[in-house]
Amino acid sequence: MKITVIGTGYVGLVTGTCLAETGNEVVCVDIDAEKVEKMKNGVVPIYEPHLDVLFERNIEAGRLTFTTSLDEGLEHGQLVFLALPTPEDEDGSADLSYVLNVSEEIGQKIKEYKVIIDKSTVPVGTAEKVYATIAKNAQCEFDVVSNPEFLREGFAVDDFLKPERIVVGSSSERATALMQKLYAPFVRSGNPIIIMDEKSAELTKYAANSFLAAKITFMNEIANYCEKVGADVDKVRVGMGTDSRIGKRFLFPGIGYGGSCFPKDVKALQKAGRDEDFEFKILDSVIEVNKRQKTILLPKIEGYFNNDLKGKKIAIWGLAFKPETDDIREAPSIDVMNALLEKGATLTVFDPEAMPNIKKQFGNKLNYANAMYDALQGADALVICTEWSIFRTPNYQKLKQLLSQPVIFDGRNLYNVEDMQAEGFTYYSIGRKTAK
Ligand SMILES: NC(=O)c1ccc[n+]([C@@H]2O[C@H](COP(=O)([O-])OP(=O)(O)OC[C@H]3O[C@@H](n4cnc5c(N)ncnc54)[C@H](O)[C@@H]3O)[C@@H](O)[C@H]2O)c1
Ligand SMILES: O=c1ccn([C@@H]2O[C@H](COP(=O)(O)OP(=O)(O)O[C@H]3O[C@H](CO)[C@@H](O)[C@H](O)[C@H]3O)[C@@H](O)[C@H]2O)c(=O)[nH]1
Repeated sequence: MKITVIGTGYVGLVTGTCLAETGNEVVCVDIDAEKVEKMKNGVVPIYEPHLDVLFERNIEAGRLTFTTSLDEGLEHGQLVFLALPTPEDEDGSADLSYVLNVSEEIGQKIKEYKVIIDKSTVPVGTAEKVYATIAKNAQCEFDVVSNPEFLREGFAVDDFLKPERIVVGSSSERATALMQKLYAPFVRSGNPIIIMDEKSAELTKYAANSFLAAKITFMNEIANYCEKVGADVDKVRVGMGTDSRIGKRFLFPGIGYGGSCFPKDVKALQKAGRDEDFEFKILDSVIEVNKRQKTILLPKIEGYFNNDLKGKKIAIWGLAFKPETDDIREAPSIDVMNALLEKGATLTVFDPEAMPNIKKQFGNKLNYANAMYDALQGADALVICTEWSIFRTPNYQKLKQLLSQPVIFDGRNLYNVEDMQAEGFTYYSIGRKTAK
């Protein structure tokens, strides 16, 4: 099938590449000329595991091409994906300007039947808005479909190729049939394509993300309470998670959820509720608790250093909002580092992929280490913000030699408390006792 993807960020590029992988001819359009140039030269502009192999293979086969020209893109595809940003607006709502501006242009440019597929995360009623915007000028038939994306960064290719479900919101039989044909190769294992109305599809995405954010937040509160009463959140987590009604996944406490999705999507649903005079009280709490959780390590760090962080040298491991990505949007590390800098600490940081993005934001406010152990040279403490695999089994001897004091503040519960005690570390984590 002939596909056009507008917007080649995490979602658009993965969508375009994976659809090319099943034999479709895909043209990707992006407004960012530098990014398009890179992709034309065979360079994947983001870090996403396994994407490079598929990307190269499909470019080579001529099934995946890139352009800055929307005309060229719309000339090509019958199915047109919108994978455009929907960032948080000042009032917390989703900013629909990217989606609606492109829709306006689509209305002016299309000459034959197209299905416009909204893959961006958008509030209920957006498909109607997109339809009305295109209809103002369109000289041909078209349909608008809501097709929210559930991929996770770091697992995006796998999630796209083997989705647990595909949600399609459509009220057009013609468009639905095309969507079913397009996605047939991805649901061969029996996972469903769930067809529903557009509004329900739009809300499914916000409901799923908000539920997951609430699940994590609930566990973070349980973890904080564990510390008060001397329980161990790891044990509580396993005890809870084995109940299949609860499930084992997304119960890991830490220094809060971040990323380009949960924070903005929870806020957008909260705001959408308010617009209808509907108070999502649970979301109010999720947002408030998560904000507090991001700096939950700070009182522990300050307490350890007798409330004087001036001139203290602190090493930070992990800057990305989660492992296996270079994405730092709403990363808890940012809140932690800002709080520490404000208290007068000097920070040396390391992340396997996210350093360039952090450098753009923090510049010379931080020292940047070339390798994980380099960050520790002469540091008074280590703070861990992201659970990259390479941090999981460090050389404890080396750690002790490099740190001026063997103290670790772990925001992701990477290590066993008893092991740390035996190794002679002072070790603070989340929802567990402190090794001293
Ligand atoms: N990142 C994720 O894991 C994820 C997962 C599911 C859904 N989503 C949703 O998908 C949407 C896109 O997210 P993302 O993370 O891929 O965003 P992104 O910021 O990584 O990418 C967006 C791309 O759109 C391009 N763009 C902006 N304006 C354009 C225009 N007028 N024409 C063509 N291209 C334009 C940008 O240059 C950029 O390359 C958002 O609504 C997001 O909430 C994201
Ligand atoms: O048990 C857990 C699981 C996750 N997190 C944190 O939650 C955030 C989000 O993690 P994850 O969901 O793995 O990453 P995303 O790539 O943001 O993916 C989410 O957001 C995407 C964009 O909407 C959706 O498509 C995905 O389904 C949804 O999982 C990160 O900061 C994680 O550290 C925890 O603290 N504890």
